[in-house]
Amino acid sequence: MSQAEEAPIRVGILGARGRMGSEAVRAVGEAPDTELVAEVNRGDSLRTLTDAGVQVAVDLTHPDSVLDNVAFCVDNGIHVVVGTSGLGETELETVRASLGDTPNTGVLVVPNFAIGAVLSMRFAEIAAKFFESAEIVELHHPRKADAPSGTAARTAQIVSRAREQAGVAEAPDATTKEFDGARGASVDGVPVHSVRMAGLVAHQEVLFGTEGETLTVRHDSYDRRSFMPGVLLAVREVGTRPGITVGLDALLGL
Ligand SMILES: NC(=O)C1=CN([C@@H]2O[C@H](COP(=O)(O)OP(=O)(O)OC[C@H]3O[C@@H](n4cnc5c(N)ncnc54)[C@H](OP(=O)(O)O)[C@@H]3O)[C@@H](O)[C@H]2O)C=CC1
Ligand SMILES: O=C(O)C1=N[C@H](C(=O)O)C[C@H](O)C1
Repeated sequence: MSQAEEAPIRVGILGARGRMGSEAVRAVGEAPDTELVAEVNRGDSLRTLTDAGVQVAVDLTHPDSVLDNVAFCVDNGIHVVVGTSGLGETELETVRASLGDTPNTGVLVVPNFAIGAVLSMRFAEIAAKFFESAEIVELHHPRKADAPSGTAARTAQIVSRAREQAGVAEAPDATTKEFDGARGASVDGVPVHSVRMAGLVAHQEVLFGTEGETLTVRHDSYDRRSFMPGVLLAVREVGTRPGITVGLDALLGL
């Protein structure tokens, strides 16, 4: 059977009625090489996935639900693309341990599916060691459950690691007196400021500063369609990457 004749990938979407889930339902339904065979909404049994013979599940639910959903998929040998924010290092360790029983299963955790966002994180990583100061401002729609965003947390981790590896000193900051939260949340030592505002979708600025100059790396998602090429790429690739992969970087050749 040639590649063009291969059977479409059988996909299940968790959180199918949500803002992201409904876009993903449309994208997976329209792509020629993927077939939407299961939709799971709050209260539905996860057995819907196994009953439908799902090969790849896409989790777009809620930070409180995602770990249980991933555990079910891994236990049942279903590859899973995790778009939901909320899987930190501790949770990833739990998933890693459970993968011991189904080592061929892929778990692809994607903090941000938008190609521009992935690139902006890489640009921030490159810039990180050249500036004394680094801070992140993330701006989202007001119905978002988590703060800071998964993208901001991941960006802070990447920036922090790059600065540490290059031996950059702590950013200058003379603050000794402040209102709670005025300097943002410290994520791996990088201040992250979260804005929630009607009219926005998903936006982020990584600000760098040093003597006499600043650099701002900004990305804007104006529409959730911006995430769909990344969702489809992840669905197509997750089955070829056993174990845990974080981010789309490797899939994009970055
Ligand atoms: N990686 C990326 O690029 C992106 C990630 N996201 C992330 O995706 C997640 C969803 O975002 P968004 O679509 O805006 O949120 P929504 O609240 O619009 O959608 C989430 C949906 O999941 C449902 N849900 C909650 N728990 C479960 C469960 N256990 N099983 C099945 N369905 C469930 C919700 O139902 P109910 O309404 O009844 O609670 C809702 O329909 C968030 O974590 C967000 O940060 C968002 C955009 C891009
Ligand atoms: O909730 C959202 O909308 C988004 N969530 C992801 C995150 O937490 O980073 C990705 C994107 O920012 C949109």
